Amino acid sequence: MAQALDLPAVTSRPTVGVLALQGDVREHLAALVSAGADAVPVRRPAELAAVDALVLPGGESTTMDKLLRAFDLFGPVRERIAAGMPVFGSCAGMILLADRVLDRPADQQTLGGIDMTVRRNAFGRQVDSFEQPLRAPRLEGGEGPLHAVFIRAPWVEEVGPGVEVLATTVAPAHAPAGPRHDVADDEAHERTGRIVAVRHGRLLATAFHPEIGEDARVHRFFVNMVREDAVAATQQSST
Ligand SMILES: NC(=O)CC[C@H](N)C(=O)O
Repeated sequence: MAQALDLPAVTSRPTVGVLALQGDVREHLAALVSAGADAVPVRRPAELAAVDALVLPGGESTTMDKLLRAFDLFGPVRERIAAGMPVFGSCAGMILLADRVLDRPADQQTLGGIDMTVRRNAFGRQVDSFEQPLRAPRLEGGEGPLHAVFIRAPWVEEVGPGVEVLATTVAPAHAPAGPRHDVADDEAHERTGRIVAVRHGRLLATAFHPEIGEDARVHRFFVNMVREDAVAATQQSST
């Protein structure tokens, strides 16, 4: 009982890094702070070594792959993932965490870690950016539906047995019903029922951008994952 009070500082306020090579770094830092973490940008291996967990923001996964190498971070991030560091990847970050990627240039590599196949730019063929409601009970936390912003986003084509699906897209409430049938209907239909958030162990990935807007629920979910992890580690070392 009293054990809960003895948990190390990291359980209450973990330090979460945001890979700061490209993308919405400031927005992720702000969302992490409002989710109860200390948030720091990460550009160098020494900065990576100092964080409990890492966020990989959106951007361009092929460019991020190259930048990770240019900044000598590709190997170190991969090693931390293998060692169990919690990581949250959004959009291009989701692609970086995927074990398998479709529609990628032949030389694009990923950090990997999540047993899933993602398709790059899957939503982005007709429109670059849109909002879509989700079915995501675990991420919602009983506070109403999440609205997701997608920007040339991937979707998840298939997941392995250890992967938990956390969100799928649903049809917008204003979707036209009835016999009308045109290209827009087909697109809306294509975009519905897609897997857009997953968790595999300590890795979390979303195809959308939860750092846009005021809703920090996805970041809170991630910070809670980091805390759970610290609690588990404490329990292990004390037994
Ligand atoms: N907003 C995003 O992160 C877009 C991802 C981008 N289409 C890619 O393939 O990397």
